[in-house]
Amino acid sequence: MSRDDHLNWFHGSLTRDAADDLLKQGYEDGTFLVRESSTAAGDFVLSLLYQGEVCHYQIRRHGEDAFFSIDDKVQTKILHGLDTLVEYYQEAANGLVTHLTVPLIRDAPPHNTRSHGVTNLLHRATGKNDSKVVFELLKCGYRNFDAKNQDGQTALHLAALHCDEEILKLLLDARVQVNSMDSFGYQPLHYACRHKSATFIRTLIAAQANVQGRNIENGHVPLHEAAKYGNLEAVQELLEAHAPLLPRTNSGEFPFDLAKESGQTQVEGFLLNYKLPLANTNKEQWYHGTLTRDEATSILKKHASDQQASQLAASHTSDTSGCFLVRYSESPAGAGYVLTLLCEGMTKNFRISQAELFQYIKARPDLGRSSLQSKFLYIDDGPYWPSLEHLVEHFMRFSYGLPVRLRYPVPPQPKPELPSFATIPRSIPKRTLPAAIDCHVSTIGITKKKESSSMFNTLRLTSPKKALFDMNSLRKCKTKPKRNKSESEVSVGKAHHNTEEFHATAPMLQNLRFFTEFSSVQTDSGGNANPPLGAAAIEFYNVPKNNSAVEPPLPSTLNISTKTEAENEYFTKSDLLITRDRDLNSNGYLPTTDVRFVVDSGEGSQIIKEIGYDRKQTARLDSFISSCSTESEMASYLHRQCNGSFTSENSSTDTNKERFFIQAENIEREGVIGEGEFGSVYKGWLLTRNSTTGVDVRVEVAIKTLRDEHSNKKEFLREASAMIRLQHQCIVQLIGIAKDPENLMMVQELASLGSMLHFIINNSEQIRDCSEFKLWASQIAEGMNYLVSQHFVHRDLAARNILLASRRQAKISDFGMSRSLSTGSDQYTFTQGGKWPLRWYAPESFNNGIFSHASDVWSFGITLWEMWALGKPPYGEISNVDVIKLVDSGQRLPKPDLCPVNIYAIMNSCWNYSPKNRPTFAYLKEFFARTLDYQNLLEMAETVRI
Ligand SMILES: Nc1ncnc2c1ncn2[C@@H]1O[C@H](COP(=O)(O)OP(=O)(O)OP(=O)(O)O)[C@@H](O)[C@H]1O
Repeated sequence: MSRDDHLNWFHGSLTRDAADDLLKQGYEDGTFLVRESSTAAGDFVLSLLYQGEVCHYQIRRHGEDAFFSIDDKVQTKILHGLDTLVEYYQEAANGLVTHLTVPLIRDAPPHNTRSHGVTNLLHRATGKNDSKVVFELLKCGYRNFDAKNQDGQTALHLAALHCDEEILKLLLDARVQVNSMDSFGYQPLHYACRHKSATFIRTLIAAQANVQGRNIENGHVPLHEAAKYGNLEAVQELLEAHAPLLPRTNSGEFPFDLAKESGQTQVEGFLLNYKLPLANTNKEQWYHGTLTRDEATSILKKHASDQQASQLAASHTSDTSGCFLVRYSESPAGAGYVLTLLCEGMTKNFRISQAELFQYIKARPDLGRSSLQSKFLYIDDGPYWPSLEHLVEHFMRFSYGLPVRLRYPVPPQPKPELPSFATIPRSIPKRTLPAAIDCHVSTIGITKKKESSSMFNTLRLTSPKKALFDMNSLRKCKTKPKRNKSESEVSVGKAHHNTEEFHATAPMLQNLRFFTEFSSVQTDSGGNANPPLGAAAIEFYNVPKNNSAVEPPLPSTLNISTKTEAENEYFTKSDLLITRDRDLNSNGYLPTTDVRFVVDSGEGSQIIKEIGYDRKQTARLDSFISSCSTESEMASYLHRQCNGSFTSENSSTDTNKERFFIQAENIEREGVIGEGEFGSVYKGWLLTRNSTTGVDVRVEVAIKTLRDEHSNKKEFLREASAMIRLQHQCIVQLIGIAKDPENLMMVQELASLGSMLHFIINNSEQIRDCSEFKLWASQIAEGMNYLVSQHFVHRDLAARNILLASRRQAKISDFGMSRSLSTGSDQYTFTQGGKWPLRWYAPESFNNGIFSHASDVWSFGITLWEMWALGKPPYGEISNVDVIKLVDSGQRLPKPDLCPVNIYAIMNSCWNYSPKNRPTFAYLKEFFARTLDYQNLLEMAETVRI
């Protein structure tokens, strides 16, 4: 029996009818074969017998390597190798009509379609750099030269690691596959760049080796390898072959970062001082200034049809794929450059993002210690470029990252001179803008807080680590009562009076409020924080005059200088590490920022808001977090308070905590607005004094009461102590705890529209276009990302636990099951039982009691599903046990009818069985924050995440 016998299900170019005839000869259900697709070259077809019928599934190939997926519209799992794909569907149906059982025996699939194989003669000979044997093998017609060994490596991988040029040339002459990827994600050029000479590299590149082949695991391209291993010759050869100078790994590292990390100072210096040649394209050829998507589409389509007509007239085959232009978009979801291109008759839009590199040029003392800011441009996870021209030139050379190479630039029509007022923003009267606005060019995702490196980490995966934790009994998940619609509608207007007014004058800013959270708070000369809307206004001013780009300032030279230690940290490490390294104090929590009550100056209306507002209007409640070392310390303090055992001898830190204990007489309850697990939730008022003005004010609040103090007090206080630590726009703010003779109470910020789940259910007719869903999703991801930074796992993320402060502001609530992670831990293991919301749980949670940020990401995916399924319960009527079986067998919730394909792809990536392969909240935040009409992120999610 041959080694490959278990793979003998490959039937070459068998036709569909012949496959039908073969399989219908009375075999058992699940009998199968794989054949070549007759309609799409490079694809295959899985033909499968089920209940007397033959089902045919297209197996789609992704890219040039052996990555495949079944194109079943419901589930798209990309697998490396046809062999792995068959194994995957042998283990479970995973969306097919049934799982694969018996193969109809014929041949093994071609080597270049497999993930790995066994070491053969050619592997051995190349591994030993034995040119004689290689020569003899190739001469005698040895056919398996693309076969893979256990590590998925071909002879060419091994040659790139171990051989000299002679063997390389022999293999290339035999036309081996040049860009296949091994099990570690590397292509032969990656390996060659580690230690091989310039001529070796040149030979490989001349044979079409991909100079920017990206390792699917870590995002390394050959230049990263060359830099890391200090191979200057390889670096020079790659740059000569137009490899980008500033590609990024999945964790945002540039080649010079890797050179620095591995002590390769010569290469580091070379890369930092390298001068990029000027681009040989210019924007007159393709830059159109401000254009809408529709305008761009019609310009491209018109150009394509003219081109088609002239190609046909000249009897050339007409192909207009690759017609492109660059425009400036004023989209409310974020202004900026957009590349619009035609691909197979469809227009596709790619946002061109900007990022800053803070340059500190040590070698130039004339600059002192000041840092120079330079903006760079990039598309998705692609390399940075110092100008639009460089970026366009790059994509005119390589298609990688786009569906097609840029081939035909479409120039703008000459436009009449514009009057100077054309630069004034259209719909926002100047007087409505906050006073102190810094009008420098700024785009979403760029002016982020320095602590976050997520913009460089869009593909970075978090890896769960160990956890330490105390246990508490768990709470049940249950449904909530429906809210009264009119009640909801009335209060939203009141509570957000000022914001609404601003939005009314600047309608296109309405969606932007959330994004301002990404930006650092701008301060005026007096040190006062500007309102968050300031950042939105900055966006608004970033509108160029037609046909003149807002050019990011070019670096004075094209050199990329060294960065300070802090900047290196910013650009090269994951946000998690940065937060830990930089911000954690000894007790493992972040140092405090003040919790403030902000009292609106408008008569009668009081709004609680968080940091970022004018200090003059803030009545500071307390600086709390730094004074409380642990959650349990806070819980114990609250416990003492509630038991009346608080005395003046209590520790000094208690005085700080004391301020969170609200006197019951300062609370007025009104009607019930919900039923929680512990008791009823009321709408009510908090009477408090504005410490600045000394004026008494009434603040509208939600009051959660504890019904049975005897049995639930500990959990109730635990939830409060968890919530007190958290202060974020996308998280429901706990104001304090109060106790009257009947009840213990949690006083919270009021979210006027109640639970998102019930809002969706009650308003499903009005929100069928789902326009709010993306905004809410981005806010939930933003809030969850904040929890990540605070080392909290929520453990009960679900639509029922999202509250709506308005139709434009979702907030995460219900921290009863949340746990904070101790320093150095990324996950938490639960050993106690209890009632768990299993349908929202990841497999490692329901199987092993492991909770991490990645398991919260799974629940986020289910929450998304609930939204687009308009509040349907996940998995419908199926029992919990069956849900577990179903999830464990690889099946997932189907796409809700209203859900766009790209969002369903994101859901599926959240439901990756392996926690480390799920996206981070940083990624999800960015995904939903940008307009989803752009292609980039979908591409990324499909090709990298899944
Ligand atoms: N801050 C708030 N603002 C407005 N409504 C609220 C607020 N907190 C709770 N509610 C309302 O009360 C309901 C129940 O509250 P909550 O979810 O906090 O209870 P719970 O005990 O945590 O329930 P469960 O554990 O089942 O999720 C919510 O669905 C919502 O309608």
